[in-house]
Amino acid sequence: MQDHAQAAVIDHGTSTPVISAKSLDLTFQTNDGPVHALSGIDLDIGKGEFVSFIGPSGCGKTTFLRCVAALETPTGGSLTVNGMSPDESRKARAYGYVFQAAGLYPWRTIEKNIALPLEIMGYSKAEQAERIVRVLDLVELSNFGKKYPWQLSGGMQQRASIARALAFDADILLMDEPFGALDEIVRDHLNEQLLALWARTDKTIGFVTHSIPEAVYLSTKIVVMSPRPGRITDIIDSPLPKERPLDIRDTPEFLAVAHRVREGLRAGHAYDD
Ligand SMILES: Nc1ncnc2c1ncn2[C@@H]1O[C@H](COP(=O)(O)OP(=O)(O)OP(=O)(O)O)[C@@H](O)[C@H]1O
Repeated sequence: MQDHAQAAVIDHGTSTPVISAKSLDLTFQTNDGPVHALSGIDLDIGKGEFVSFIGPSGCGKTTFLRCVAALETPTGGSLTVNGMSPDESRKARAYGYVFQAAGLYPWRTIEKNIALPLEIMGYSKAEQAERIVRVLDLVELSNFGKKYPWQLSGGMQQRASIARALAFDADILLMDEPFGALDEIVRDHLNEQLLALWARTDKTIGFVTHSIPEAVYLSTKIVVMSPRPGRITDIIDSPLPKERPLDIRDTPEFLAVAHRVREGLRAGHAYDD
């Protein structure tokens, strides 16, 4: 873990960005007129960074992740993922995507849920089995592969959906409010596990949240956004160390970052007045 931490610090900001947005715009045309979901987004995300997107409802957090995943098409500016267009990256299986709801099929066991996208992609049975064992281990669900989703707690189901997203071994993990529906204790535990997983795998993570403590606890970089038009109001490179016990949240350094995030959110709201 320590080696990873040092490597990530050295890499930080110096490597070619994994995700790079320049003057990115996306305007939806609706019956009520244009909706400026993203406006002038400039953002570089380096390899191995953990980047949180925080801001009020409608500021474009999900839309940005969806653009990265080639699920939306920007109307202006440029966006590259691993140096390619988002569509090329999607075809190269550059990322896994975790949604707010775990979205597991109730009639399939956890193993079979993880296997489904691998089956569709034509992986052999042996390759599927090997990957399932590996990703269940990563999310600490090794003994639960034969269970059905309803036999697992909400937190465990969300870990299973993370395992499914990891099964392709993509370098990028896009997570859209994965823990938003869980209670605080479970969420704390999952936050710790996610940090440990990130340290073990060196993934680049884009993470949407509404929670200031969650964003500060998890991230190397926090992107603060505001709505109408959806834009970035602050980008904070976290000064916190990579090793983060939960009680780091009581330290002055943590509280200072949280304060800056809150100020950024407040500035965004003032714009609407
Ligand atoms: N397909 C669509 N068609 C029209 N408008 C859309 C579409 N998708 C998103 N929007 C609008 O774009 C804006 C940004 O939406 P987005 O879902 O990205 O916000 P968000 O920050 O993720 O919000 P939340 O925190 O509620 O999930 C909103 O005003 C939303 O209504």
